[in-house]
Amino acid sequence: MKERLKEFAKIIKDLYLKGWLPATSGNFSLKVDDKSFFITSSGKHKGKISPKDFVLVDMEGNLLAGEGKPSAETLLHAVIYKCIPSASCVMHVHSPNSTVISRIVKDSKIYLQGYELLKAFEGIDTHEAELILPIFENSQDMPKLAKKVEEELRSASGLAGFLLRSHGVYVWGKDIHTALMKLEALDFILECELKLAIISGGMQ
Ligand SMILES: CSC[C@@H](O)[C@@H](O)C(=O)COP(=O)(O)O
Ligand SMILES: [Zn+2]
Repeated sequence: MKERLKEFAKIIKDLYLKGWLPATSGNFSLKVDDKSFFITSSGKHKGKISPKDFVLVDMEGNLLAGEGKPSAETLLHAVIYKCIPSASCVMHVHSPNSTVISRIVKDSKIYLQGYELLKAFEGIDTHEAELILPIFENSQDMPKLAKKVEEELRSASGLAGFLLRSHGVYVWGKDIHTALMKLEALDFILECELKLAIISGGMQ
C-alpha cells in the first residue's frame, strides 16, 4: 500500500500543478477493503502531499490509523464506496471548469452527449451516448449532503461523477488510473461545454 500511496501522491501533485487544487482544496482516497479506505488528511497542501498525509478510516469516516484529521468530506467518499462496489479510488478537485459550470447551469443535472471522450467512461462505446452529471447544492452539513448523494447514487446507474455547486467535482474508478482518466475526460468535456456556452451566449 505504501507504494500505491506514493504513486497516488505523485498524481495529486500533478493535479495541483494543473491548478485544480488551490489553497489546500481537494481530497483523495483509496479503498483498502469493504471496511476501510485511506483518505487525505484535512487541510493538507496538495502540492506537497506525501504518503504520511493519508489516514485510514472506516466506512463511517472514523479514524482507524494515521496522524491528522480525516478530510472534512470523508463521508462523501464513504457513500461512493458503499454505493458503487467497483470503485476503489475517489478523486475530488476544485477545477475552474467544474466550478464555473456548476454556477452557470441552474438545473440539478448536466447532460453530456456527442463527445468522443465520453468513451473514457465504463460502459460507453460511442460518442452518441448520454452521460448524466448531477449537481448537488453545496453544503457544510456533510451528513446531510452525503445522504442526498447516497440517494442519487442508489437510484441512478452509470453516473460519471457529480458536481457540488460552486465547489468542484467528484469522480471515482476501479483504480487510480481509471479515476484519473475519467477526471481528465470530464474536465475536458466541461471545458468544451463552457467554451460553447461562451460562443452561443448561454447554457441549457
Ligand atoms: C480549503 S477550502 C476547501 C475545503 O473546504 C474542501 O472543499 C476541500 O476540498 C478540502 O477539504 P479537506 O478537509 O482538506 O479534505
Ligand atoms: Zn472540496
